[in-house]
Amino acid sequence: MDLARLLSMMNNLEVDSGDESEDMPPRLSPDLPSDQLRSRMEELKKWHKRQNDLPPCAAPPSNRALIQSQRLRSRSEQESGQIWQTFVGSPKNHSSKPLEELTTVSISSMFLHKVHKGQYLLCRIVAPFVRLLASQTVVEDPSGAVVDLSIYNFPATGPGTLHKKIDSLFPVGTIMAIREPMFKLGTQGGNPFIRVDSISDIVILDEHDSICSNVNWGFPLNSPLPSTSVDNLKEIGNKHFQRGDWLLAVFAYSRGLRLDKDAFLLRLNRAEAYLRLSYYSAALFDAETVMSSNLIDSKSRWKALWRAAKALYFQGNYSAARERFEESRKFEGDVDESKEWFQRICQREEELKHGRFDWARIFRESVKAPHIQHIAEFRGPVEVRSLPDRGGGRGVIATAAIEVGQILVVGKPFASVYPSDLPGKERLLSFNLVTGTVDDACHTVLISKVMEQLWGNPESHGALFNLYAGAEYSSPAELPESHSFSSSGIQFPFKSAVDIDVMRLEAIVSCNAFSPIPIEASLHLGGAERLSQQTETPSALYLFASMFNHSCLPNAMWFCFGDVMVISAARTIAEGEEIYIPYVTPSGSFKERQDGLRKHLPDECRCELCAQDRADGVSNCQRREQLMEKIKSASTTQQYRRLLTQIEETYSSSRGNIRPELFFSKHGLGEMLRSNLKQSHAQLSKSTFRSRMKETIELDLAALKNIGVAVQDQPSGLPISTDCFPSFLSRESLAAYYLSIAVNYLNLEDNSRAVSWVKAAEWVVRAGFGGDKSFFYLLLGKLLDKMKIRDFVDSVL
Ligand SMILES: C[S@@+](CC[C@H](N)C(=O)[O-])C[C@H]1O[C@@H](n2cnc3c(N)ncnc32)[C@H](O)[C@@H]1O
Repeated sequence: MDLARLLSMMNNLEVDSGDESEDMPPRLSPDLPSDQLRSRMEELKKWHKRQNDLPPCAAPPSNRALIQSQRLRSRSEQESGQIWQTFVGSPKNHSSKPLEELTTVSISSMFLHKVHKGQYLLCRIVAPFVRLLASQTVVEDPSGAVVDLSIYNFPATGPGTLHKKIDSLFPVGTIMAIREPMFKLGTQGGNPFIRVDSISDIVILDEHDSICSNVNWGFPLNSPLPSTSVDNLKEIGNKHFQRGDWLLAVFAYSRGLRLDKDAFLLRLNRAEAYLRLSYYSAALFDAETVMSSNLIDSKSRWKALWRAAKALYFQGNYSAARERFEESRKFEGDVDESKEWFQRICQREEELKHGRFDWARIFRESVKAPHIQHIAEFRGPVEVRSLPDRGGGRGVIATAAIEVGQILVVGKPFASVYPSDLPGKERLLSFNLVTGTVDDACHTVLISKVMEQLWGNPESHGALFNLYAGAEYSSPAELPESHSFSSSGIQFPFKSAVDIDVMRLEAIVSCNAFSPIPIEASLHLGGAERLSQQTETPSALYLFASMFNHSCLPNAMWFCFGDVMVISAARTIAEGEEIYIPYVTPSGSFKERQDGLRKHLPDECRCELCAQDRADGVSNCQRREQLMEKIKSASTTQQYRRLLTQIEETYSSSRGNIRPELFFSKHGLGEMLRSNLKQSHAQLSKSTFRSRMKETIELDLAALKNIGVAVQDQPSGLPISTDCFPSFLSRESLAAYYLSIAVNYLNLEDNSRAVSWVKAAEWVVRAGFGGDKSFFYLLLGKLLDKMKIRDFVDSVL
């Protein structure tokens, strides 16, 4: 189901803020016109402020039997295929005080509308979980008072998770401390509830923890935690592992390690489960702890070395990874597999040092699955500098002269979510109060994913929280500060090593997320714009790429192989020049670009293209947009030509060559003429056919000028200027455009010109992607077959 249909299904759904009071929150509906939606969101923010100012008040006590049975009932009644909607940027709490500095609070002394600063709630789970938008359960405090608990964002509990999996993470009887809990009134049967948004606020304990030592639980548990052994927990962990439930496995091994911290087999297994979760620092900690033991056999030492090596490899520390693999040779192991890893390390070092990538391999991998594992991050001659007039105060500058097509950045995402990662049946969207937009499921899930990656890789806190979080937050430092976090390898995953400020994290994701549509998808579906209208779009957060500022006429462009982002120069860039990338599709109309940029830029865009459009005048821009709409439905060439002339007239005569709408409409006319020509081919004389075909080619060549490509139509050599890549077309679409010109020359039996346009396409792939011949065929092979020119291209390249 696409977003548009989902929105229409939700047309009449009322969004409830989750609070019950006389002062009702404004209603939001995802298909409200964007201006109205934005103003309702502003009203909602004010409503939240008023709620925040409400005086704390006591809540009636919850009835134990009643709320336990409510949970059980909603668990059994839950339907599949639910539509969930949530809010990004609404007030959320997180604690940054260590548990040891907090004092305990009981449920009966908690107040509604209040964050219990300086306090923690010691509680025990007394009902199985129900997965609604949050994971919901019932907890009791030592006195036996009970309350509903809603946990948002906890890893492995997202949309589509089976109840029994959440039960394995948090079985009935689990003891936890909730740091600085927020107590609210809810709509679900009016029960007051504790809401946890930041996963670092939860500390999972057991009865041996000092905090629990003098605690007497007032009520016996109906189903107490099964008393179990280290071996038993290893078995349970292994079963979860075999099913691919990595976090469940981690929890089981961790429960075993609580019983015996020296149970190194559990720690070894946990290291592997952490690797699968991409929690590399946790994996490294476990593997190195095992390696430091004198009590392990050589097979286990070998395994520990391998797991440490892999964690280091995925962290990008290739030399340390090599050392560990080399050390492992002293023990046992599969020689072929180790050869493969040494080879990978060499490839990564080559990528890292020289920016040389085997794009054909990476492309092949990305077609199979979007999350690319084996690639190094690369940074060319660029650095972050302070630029005070930019939001966030920074930008990226060239530290040397840069050539057209030169790769500037290759970056893996901090986290990425693709439609294929989403559960099939449940639907999710969010009202984003930071950007004033409705976010689709991938973007919504990305926030939890980023939180999870931070939780599992706490050393990344400094870099992540140094990203721009919008004007409401203090400007980040020019360079990330190194953040200290407690190295609590033993306590993790039951206690987070860093405090996670969920509101700031939501703002960071909202201000910096990209939609990494892979290049092959954009080529075969006819452009990123079309793809985004049709389906859920992927969403990802990149750390370094988030430092680039925007221009609609940028000097660099970005594209993606799976979730790997490549930023490369669109023209030559001088040393010291700022490097820009586009945040919106540059081929959009002036209005579309301004609308798209509203969520990114505080003021209007001041790039060269917007300045030129503004100089043409608002009414001309509006008219141009209307004419572009009209031209799509022109049914005769006369009509098309008339509209084309009118579009031309919307540009002021003093404007330069860059007139993107003319590119698209001239090419459109060429296509229409060719289609007519195809139908009437048999009735035309050869010379009429030739002159009409020539006309269509001339239109295509003239169109190129309007996106900044100078044509040197000559029988030999490259027919195009190679000083820039136009930002109005993706590179693969540009190569496809050149190939279509080659086809038209073949129709004229002008082989030499056809050869030069094939070479132009080959130049685009070589200079634009750093791709070789095999990459050319991978990227464009299907198109060559469709155009029936594979043999011809073979003879040229
Ligand atoms: C992804 S961040 C870019 C890096 C940011 N400048 C920083 O210091 O972290 C996006 C934010 O940068 C600012 N920005 C981007 N392009 C800009 C431009 N052309 N002019 C002014 N500010 C810009 C906006 O505030 C935008 O929300």
